[in-house]
Amino acid sequence: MIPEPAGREYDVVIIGAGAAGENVADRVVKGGLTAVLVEAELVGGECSYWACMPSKALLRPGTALHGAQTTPGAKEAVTRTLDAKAILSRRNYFTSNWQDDGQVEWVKDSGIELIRGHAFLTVPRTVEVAGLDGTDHRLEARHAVVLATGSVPTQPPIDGLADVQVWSNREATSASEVPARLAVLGGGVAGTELAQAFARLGSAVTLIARSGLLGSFPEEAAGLVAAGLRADGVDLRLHTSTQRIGMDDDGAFSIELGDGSSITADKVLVSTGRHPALEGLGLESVGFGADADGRLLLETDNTGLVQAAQGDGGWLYAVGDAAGKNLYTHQGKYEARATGDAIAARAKGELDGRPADWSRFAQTANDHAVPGVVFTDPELATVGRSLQRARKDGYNVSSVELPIQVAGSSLHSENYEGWAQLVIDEDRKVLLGATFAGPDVAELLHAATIAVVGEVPLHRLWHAVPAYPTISEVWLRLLEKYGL
Ligand SMILES: Cc1cc2nc3c(=O)[nH]c(=O)nc-3n(C[C@H](O)[C@H](O)[C@H](O)COP(=O)(O)OP(=O)(O)OC[C@H]3O[C@@H](n4cnc5c(N)ncnc54)[C@H](O)[C@@H]3O)c2cc1C
Ligand SMILES: NC(=O)c1ccc[n+]([C@@H]2O[C@H](COP(=O)([O-])OP(=O)(O)OC[C@H]3O[C@@H](n4cnc5c(N)ncnc54)[C@H](O)[C@@H]3O)[C@@H](O)[C@H]2O)c1
Repeated sequence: MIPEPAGREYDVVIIGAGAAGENVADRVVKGGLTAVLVEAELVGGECSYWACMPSKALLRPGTALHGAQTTPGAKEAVTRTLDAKAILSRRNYFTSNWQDDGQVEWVKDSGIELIRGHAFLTVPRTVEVAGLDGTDHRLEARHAVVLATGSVPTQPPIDGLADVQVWSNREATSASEVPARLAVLGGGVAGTELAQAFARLGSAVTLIARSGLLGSFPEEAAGLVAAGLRADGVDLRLHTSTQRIGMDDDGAFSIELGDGSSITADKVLVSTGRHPALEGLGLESVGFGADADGRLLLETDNTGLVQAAQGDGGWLYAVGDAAGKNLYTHQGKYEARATGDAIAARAKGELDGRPADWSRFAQTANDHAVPGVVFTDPELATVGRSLQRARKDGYNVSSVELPIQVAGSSLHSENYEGWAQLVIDEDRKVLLGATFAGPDVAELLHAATIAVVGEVPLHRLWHAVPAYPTISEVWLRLLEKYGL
């Protein structure tokens, strides 16, 4: 039981100092309010230390080397393989060696207060903190409490899994050695990226997925990524269930698969999805209960305000992975900017009720204009609605697809293989979504995001001339194929 500490008042109390929490704090302070961030681990959160940054640092050298190896004239200069030690050391640099001093300095310089500890709600607007240094705090929020607690890995119900020590994204992205044999469970974004990273670092990788690889992306695009992984020697066991995981006497993992085969591995990475980190936050004490599956989920409006919160109902917000909408850093930061600005505006009486779509306080892009990149080689970049989603949402929809074969791609590398798709609203003749797959297509994505968000009519998009010779010329080919 925490002793009754003296309460301290802030305009806004933010639980979790990941990318989302940091951005809410920054916006409310810029809006003239006081803010305190409470962080139980490292300031900067998952992305900085165990997710985006280290995984991309592990992937990038392999992509750069492969780029040279597929470019005649450069490939002759490639006489060695990847230097795993140098890559791990560059990864350490990008995670600041798992030290958060730099981010703590930014927090202080931004006028935000920081408390290190585990925070939980007790009554509306009141957050208790069990400080990491043994000091307890009670924080009263005048205007808002923001949950920015991120997400945690979802453990699949596999026999034996609970009895063995497997890798999550944390152990994989902070590994100091490259395992000889790595098994990856899950064919989503994290599993695919990390399978390729470790294969290129030298592991013999087997990826087991109960459905296809990257099942939420168009088949043609995911197929190119699957081919890339196979070319790197990854043994893809798709549409295969995992029955049991155990450990042999020699310390190796033994994985029994649904097709009757088995795999032996030195490490097992479980990357079968994540869910909002809402447990242990005292949400029950402010009226929220778990659903039938035992999961806590919060419903938020377009400003991140949690619906049906106890008290006056206008004090609890959730952003980033904790809100459970789009599990991407960039989208969490977008939510945070809107939420922070909305809290500040409401505090000053400048915003009442639900803001209009596309106002600075509304997370309008969240529903239908979310960009995402899978940083494998080849890359996969997508924004907006997929064809299936557009149909499901009731649009009169068409699509146009093409392999990427333009001057820019042929110059990029030998045997460049890519694929592109536009999803079109036939009634308004605007883009609902776009997907690109191929080497170095990630940088094509923002043009598509602008077209989707801006609802640029196709006849106007026709005048957006791609520079020659770039891979972006595929835009022209797609519009020509559409009939322009
Ligand atoms: C392997 C991997 C790679 C990824 N790569 C990318 C990528 O390339 N691009 C991309 O956009 N996204 C990527 N993501 C997703 C991205 O990491 C998340 O969307 C992002 O980190 C979410 O940010 P957040 O601020 O919501 O949560 P987090 O970064 O998880 O921050 C939440 C913080 O809250 C703290 N906290 C939790 N509970 C409490 C409590 N009770 N009291 C105090 N503090 C608490 C935690 O310690 C944590 O620091 C990746 C994810 C994984 C797993
Ligand atoms: N480049 C990026 O932006 C990036 C990279 C990695 C992760 N992320 C984010 O992190 C989140 C988590 O990544 P992730 O790859 O763990 O999740 P995911 O949702 O992308 O993929 C999870 C995979 O696990 C499979 N799965 C689920 N339950 C299973 C079970 N019981 N048995 C076998 N397979 C099962 C699913 O079918 C799916 O293929 C994602 O939502 C993503 O947005 C982003």
